[in-house]
Amino acid sequence: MSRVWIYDTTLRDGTQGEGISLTVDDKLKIATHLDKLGVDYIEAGWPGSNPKDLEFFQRCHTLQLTHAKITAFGSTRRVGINVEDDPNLQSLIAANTDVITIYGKTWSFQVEEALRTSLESNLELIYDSVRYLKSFNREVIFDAEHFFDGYKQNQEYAISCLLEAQRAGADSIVLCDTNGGSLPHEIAAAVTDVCGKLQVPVGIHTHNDGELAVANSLVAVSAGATHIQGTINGFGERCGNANLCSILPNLMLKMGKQCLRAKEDLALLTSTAHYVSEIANVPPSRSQPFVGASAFAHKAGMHVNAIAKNPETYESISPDQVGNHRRILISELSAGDNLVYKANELGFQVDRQNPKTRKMLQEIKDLEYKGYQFESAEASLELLIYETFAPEADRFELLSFRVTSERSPMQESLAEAQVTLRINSHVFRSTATGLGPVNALDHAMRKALATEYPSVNSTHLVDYKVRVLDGSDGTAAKVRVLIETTNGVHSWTTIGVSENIIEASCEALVDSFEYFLIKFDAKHARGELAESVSV
Ligand SMILES: CC(=O)SCCNC(=O)CCNC(=O)[C@H](O)C(C)(C)COP(=O)(O)OP(=O)(O)OC[C@H]1O[C@@H](n2cnc3c(N)ncnc32)[C@H](O)[C@@H]1OP(=O)(O)O
Ligand SMILES: CC(=O)C(=O)O
Repeated sequence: MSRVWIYDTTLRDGTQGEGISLTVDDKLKIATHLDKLGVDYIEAGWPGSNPKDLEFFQRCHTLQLTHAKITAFGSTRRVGINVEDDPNLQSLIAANTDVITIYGKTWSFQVEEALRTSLESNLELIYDSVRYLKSFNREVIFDAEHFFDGYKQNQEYAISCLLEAQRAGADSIVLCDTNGGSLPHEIAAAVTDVCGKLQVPVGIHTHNDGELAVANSLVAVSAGATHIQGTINGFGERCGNANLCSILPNLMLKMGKQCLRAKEDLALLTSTAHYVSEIANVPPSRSQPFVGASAFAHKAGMHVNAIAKNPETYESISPDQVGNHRRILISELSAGDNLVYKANELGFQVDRQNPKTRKMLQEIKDLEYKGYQFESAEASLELLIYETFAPEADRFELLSFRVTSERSPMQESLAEAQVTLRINSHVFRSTATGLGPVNALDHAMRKALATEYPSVNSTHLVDYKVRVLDGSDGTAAKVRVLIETTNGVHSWTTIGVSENIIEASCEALVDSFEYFLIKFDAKHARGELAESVSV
């Protein structure tokens, strides 16, 4: 099995993506995580660029990495300056890493337009810089910037830049599709040609401007590249870099390449992707291949029917290979098997012929017709399952509510809610105020529930979304409210639908409390409940 070296540049090219900014501590944490995943190189920044990167290279030596090599990044020397006087090269050496990567121009157009120097002088920049860095006994990687555009315009010159880097002692040479505009067949032809001309290992670094960064990286490997540069989640300049979260499973599971420290490390991919998203404060994309929440989410009834027989019918790999998991969505497109799968997950042994299963499926389809959307509100869906198969799980019932909202010139707006709840066969009434009607309802319900279930006070709302279902009805339109609640450990989403936004909100709030009490209230844990239920 042939080896492909994985070079992660999330901390350098990834931070060139719009909206991505990492502190030094963030970078240190991500580096530790990438090392656990088993990447071979972590390109951590440009020490000559800013104080943050400088501090990173001072502090990274305290990290206890077990596998990855930290790499400092910079450019070839400036035109008209000796290597000894070039602040960028000096900062690369001062970073004191075992590996240094420098990029140099290989596209004659760029040499003339951006560097404003002669083609000959650029060859000297490359040679001098690589040779100088090699004299410090570092592993030196040469990134051939704009190589594929250069190869198209002036092939001989582009290749001569690579040969110059090799002559100066570069340990590997990485071909960059810097503008991200190349097509797979162009990459394949150029990489094949270069691999036949160089003695050192060849790498690939692609950008995603044509949505082809992953495909271009994979064809480069097929053509002989043995080193891939990319980022977690595809973060990077403009449309991003090649996404390692897609490259790794393809290389390891489909192309049979040996990557990372061990094959099993691939199971850390999903958690790494989410960790990096979290630290970068970029919401993870649900539809991201392999690691996204929807990557193994099955919705269509026909698919779920086949999945139940053999998951390979609708999955190209098994989710656990990349640390993800299968999800079965329930919606109007569901069949009995969707519900059976979900009910089984909750501990109810039911089959699709069970009249309760059929009845519930019909109820879900009717509710979705009215505007509910259960795939966005899994907690409300689970409550329907409990209601069907374990009605005794019910913790309370909202008997009635009343909300008033006032605003006068003399005082700030104030809302008041009165609720009547049945809790364990006792009726409780409570009244509370709030900044708005939903806040007041939340306070009033919480107050009544806390008499029996004080743990409800550990929950709070984190998101509230409302969507008009048919705008043509104006202010009389039906709305769908989705509420996300957390207890600090778990979060869950519930739904309410009505022409009255307060009623829709109230329905979602009731579900939110009910779900918490059934699932997480210590006295009424789900496990105990499911065990006690025979369906
Ligand atoms: C393809 C890539 O993604 S490469 C990585 C790009 N990343 C970054 O630029 C982020 C970090 N960069 C920075 O912090 C700053 O650009 C610095 C500190 C490196 C340099 O800043 P400044 O000294 O102000 O230079 P500035 O960026 O304006 O100019 C770049 C100069 O480098 C030259 N240059 C660009 N690439 C190269 C190269 N590979 N080799 C030699 N010189 C180069 C340019 O021609 C320009 O020269 P000029 O001043 O004679 O026109
Ligand atoms: C080196 C680099 O980041 C590029 O050419 O895109």
